[in-house]
Amino acid sequence: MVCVAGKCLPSARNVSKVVHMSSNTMMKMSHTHSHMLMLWGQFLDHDITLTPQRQTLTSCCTYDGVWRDSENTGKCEPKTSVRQRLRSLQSGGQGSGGSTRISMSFDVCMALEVDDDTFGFGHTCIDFQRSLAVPSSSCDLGYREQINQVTAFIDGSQIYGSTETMSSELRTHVNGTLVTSRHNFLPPEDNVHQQLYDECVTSSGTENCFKAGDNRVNVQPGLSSIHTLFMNEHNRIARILIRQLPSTVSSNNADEFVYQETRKIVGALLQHITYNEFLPVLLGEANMRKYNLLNNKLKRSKLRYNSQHQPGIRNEFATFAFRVGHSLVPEGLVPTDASYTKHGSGMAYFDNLLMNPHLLYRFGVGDVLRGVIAEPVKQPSPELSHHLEKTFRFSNRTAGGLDLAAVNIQRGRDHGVPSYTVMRRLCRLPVPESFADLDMPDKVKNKLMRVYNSVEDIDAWTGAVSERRMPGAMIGRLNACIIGRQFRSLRKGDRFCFPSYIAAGQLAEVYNVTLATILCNNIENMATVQPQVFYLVQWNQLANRRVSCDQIPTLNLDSWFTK
Ligand code: HEM
Ligand SMILES: [Ca+2]
Repeated sequence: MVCVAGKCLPSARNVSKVVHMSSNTMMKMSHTHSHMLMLWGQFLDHDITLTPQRQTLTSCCTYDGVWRDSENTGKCEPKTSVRQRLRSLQSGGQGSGGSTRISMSFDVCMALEVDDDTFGFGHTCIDFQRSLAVPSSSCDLGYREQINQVTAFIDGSQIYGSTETMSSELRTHVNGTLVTSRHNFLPPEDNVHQQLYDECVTSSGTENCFKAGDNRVNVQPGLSSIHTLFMNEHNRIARILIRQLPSTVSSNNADEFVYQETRKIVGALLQHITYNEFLPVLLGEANMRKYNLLNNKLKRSKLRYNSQHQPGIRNEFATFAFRVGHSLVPEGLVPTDASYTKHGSGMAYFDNLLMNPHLLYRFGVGDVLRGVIAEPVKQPSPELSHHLEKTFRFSNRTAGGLDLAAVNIQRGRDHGVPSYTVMRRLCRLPVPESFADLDMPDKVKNKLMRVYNSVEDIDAWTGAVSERRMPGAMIGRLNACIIGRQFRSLRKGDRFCFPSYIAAGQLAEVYNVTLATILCNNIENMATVQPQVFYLVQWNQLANRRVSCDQIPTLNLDSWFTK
C-alpha cells in the first residue's frame, strides 16, 4: 500500500496502536444512550451486509501465530516493484516472484504483521484474508470488486436466511413457525456449519452454539439474544395469525400463508424500529431531514418506490462507514434481573464472550437484554474498547488475537476504498489540506500526525471515526453522509418497503410499536421497561422512566386480515 509520496503507508496495525488503542482501561461511557444503540446497529448490519472471504484456507498465519508463507502477506509493495514484477511476468520471466506467489499474495492473504507483543501470546501475525473478488457484470478486466452475500434490504434475512435452503431449514413447516430449542432458544448450530467456520466454542457438552439466518449469530451473546427475541416474536405472531386464517386459505396452505404474512410483519417492525428509533439517534434530526429519512407517519406518498434508486449496499458503507459501530462497543455485558439489579458477577467482558454462548445459558435472554437497555453505550471516539482491541480472539482462525481497528483499516485497503480526504470530497464536504484543517480534537490530530506522513494518506475508517460528532448525532459528517445516503436508497429502492405494501389499518398498528413493545411481548418477567430503549432512563427521568409493560403500546393483531 503506497502513500501519496510513493512510499509505504503506515501498517494498519501501527495506525491502530497509535490512534485506536486506549491508554486508559476505563472507556468514557455515554450518559444518555444505552448499549442497545450498538446492539441494534450490529443486528441491523447483519441484515444488510456480509462480505464473504474465501473459506478454503484456515488462516493466513499458522496456529502458532507466525507467517504461513513469507510471500503471503499484506506487506507493502511500492508501485515500482509491482510494475517490475508484472513486466517480468509478461515477458515470460520468473523473476523473483513467480505467478503463483503473485496471485497468492494478491488474492488471498493480507495478514498483519505484529512487531510487538501486545497480545502477550508471542505471536507475530494477525490473520487477514482478502474479501472474495467477483468478475464484473460485463466479465471484462477492471478493478477488483467485492460482493454482498446477504439481501441488502431490511427484510430480516439475519433471522430467516438469505437463501431458500437456509430459510427452509429454519422453519418447522407447521403453522408458519420457526424452529426453536429448549428454553425457546435458537436451534443448535449443526456440526457441518461449525466445522466449516470453526469459530464458535461452547463451555460445556450441554450447551450449543446457535443457528440463525446469518452465521454471525454467535459473535457475542448480546447478538444471539436479540436474534432469539425476534425469532420468538415471529412465533408469537404466527400463533395468533393461525387462529384467524381467512376462509380462502386451505389448510394445506396454512403454513406457507402464515409464515409469509408473519415474515412481512416482522420485516415491517425491523424497518420501523430502524427508521423511527435507531437512525434518529445515530444520525440526529438534521441528517434525518437532509437525507429524507423521517418516518412521515402514514404519508405513503412520500415513501413512493423509485426504481432509479440503487438499493444495493455501497462498498464504502460496509467497508468503513457503518463500522463506526465498532467505536461504540462497550467493554462487555451486564446481565440484570427482573428488577434491574445487576448479578453479583457484574460485567462479563467481551474478550471472554466472543464466539461463546455460555452467558446466555447462565442468565437467559431476558437478563442479557435487560442489561443492554439499562447499561450505557460507549461514547463515540477513535479509541476502541480495551476488551475488543487487545485480547480479541476468535478461536483457531485468529489464534494470534484480532485487532479490530487494524482489520477495519486493512479491509478498506483490501477493497481499494479511497482515503479519508477523497471520501470527503466525494461527499462534497470541505477537504482538509493539512492536519491543522481536520475537524478533530488536537489530541487526535497529533496522533494522526505521528503515524501518517500526509493528511491525504489517512485511511477512511480512521478519519471518519476520529471526526467530531455532529450536533445531536453520534457520528461525524463523513459517516453521516455515507450512512444517510445508504439508508435513503435502502428505503426508496425497496419495492417492498413496508408502508407501501400493508393495509392502512395494519400500518397504524406497526407505527404503534417500539423496540420496548417487542421486549415486553417476549421476555418472561419483563415487568417494567423504559419507553425509549435506545436512551437510558437517566436521559430523561420523567419521559423515559421505567413503566409497566401494560403502559407500552402494543401490536394489536386482532382481526389482522380485515384491518
Ligand atoms: C461486539 C460487537 C462487535 C464485534 C465483536 C464485531 C466484529 C466484527 C468483525 C470481526 C468483523 C469482520 C471484519 C473484517 O474481517 O473485515 C465485522 C464487520 C463489520 N461490522 Fe462489526 N462487530 C461488532 C459490532 C458492530 C456494530 C455495532 C456495527 C454497526 C453499528 C458493526 C458493523 C460492522 C460492519 C458494517 C461490518 C462489515 C460487514 C461485512 O460487510 O461483512 N459491527 N465486525
Ligand atoms: Ca436483508
